[in-house]
Amino acid sequence: MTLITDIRLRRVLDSRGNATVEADVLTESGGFGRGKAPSGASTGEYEAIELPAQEAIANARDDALPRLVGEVHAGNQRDVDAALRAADGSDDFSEIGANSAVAISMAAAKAGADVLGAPLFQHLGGTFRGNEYPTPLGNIIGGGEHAADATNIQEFLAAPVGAPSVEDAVFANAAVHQEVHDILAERDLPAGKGDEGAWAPSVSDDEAFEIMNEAVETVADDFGFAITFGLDVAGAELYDDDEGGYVYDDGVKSTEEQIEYIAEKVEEYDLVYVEDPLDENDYEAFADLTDRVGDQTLVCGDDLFVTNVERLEAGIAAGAGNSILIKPNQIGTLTDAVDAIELATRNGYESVVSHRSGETEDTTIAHLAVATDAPFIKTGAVGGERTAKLNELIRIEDNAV
Ligand SMILES: C=C(OP(=O)(O)O)C(=O)O
Ligand SMILES: [Mg+2]
Repeated sequence: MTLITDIRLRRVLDSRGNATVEADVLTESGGFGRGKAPSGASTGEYEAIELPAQEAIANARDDALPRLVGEVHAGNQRDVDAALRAADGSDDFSEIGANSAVAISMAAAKAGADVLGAPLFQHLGGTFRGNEYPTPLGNIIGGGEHAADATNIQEFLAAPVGAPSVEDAVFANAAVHQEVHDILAERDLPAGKGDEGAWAPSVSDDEAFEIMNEAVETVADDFGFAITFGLDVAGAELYDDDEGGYVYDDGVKSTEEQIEYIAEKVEEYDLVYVEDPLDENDYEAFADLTDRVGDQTLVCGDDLFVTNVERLEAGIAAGAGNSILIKPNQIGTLTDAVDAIELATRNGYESVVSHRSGETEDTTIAHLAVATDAPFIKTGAVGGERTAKLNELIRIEDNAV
């Protein structure tokens, strides 16, 4: 029933106005699925390769489609993704592009779900999944590679950990975003928005901590449940070997100073989440920080692990982090992403499913987070390409997908 009968690939826009790959998968019994690849800006050194959209499309048409159309069933995700890997032949999807691979992988999953008449999260996670919902981490203030002349730390993320429902959590994050707007206006601080819709004021990181803290406290009082916050430091973007450490506007921190700085911030602000606090090549420093604060907060590897089971295995052996960020396009297929999640779970690491800074209206990650019982999803707070996922979570919770 789910035999793939046609795949169509086209170039469409992402949220930055760049070209990305959209895939349509059709099946024998009329099933249909559409997937779109997102795109990173602060990409990890070890990510799968994104090719220019036209090149990825041309290569996938030549190499991948003959192995899929009339050959593989969309309902069998492992077969679809194995065919994509075989068609590519490299370790990092540098032949057909991780952007073509992930778009086809997600489109096939949706076509499989369509034929089965099941919501995507149920097709991916099985019938016993879907009663636990992730807490959305909302990007509220940001800089780094996502906005010029703003904070050094890439993302300050609201975490409505006490919300009684996904719906309440989503609205709480939007309220924190609005509250920060008001605080910035009171302080006469003009601010545009970064790539993910976070405010990008020209303030020091210390001032951003203060503003976030004030905003989450105000909104927590209004909403009547606990809201804290977390960070994506994007440490690999700050680290410069030639400078001997992490380069901030107010000076360079050695690795030891960076560990101390992050540990102090975890204590001071009760941070629940710290992503990429250190460089992507420094398992040892991740392990030191995890030793210090790992019982208080999630120490999450994004550029460190790049959704890759081999890098996660190395991290587990080193005691680096206690959490992994899951970005399907970082590795190329849903199978690879789920393998990373399963390895993480077996080893007591939490999985946090994530968007990219360049996004589309695609909602697959909302379903993936529910399908895998992820405790958190990172998918922004405002902006159409972000609310596409947040609103889908509300629908999933309301049994309306
Ligand atoms: C979402 C992120 O940014 P990008 O997509 O630019 O890697 C991130 O670093 O977690
Ligand atoms: Mg990150």
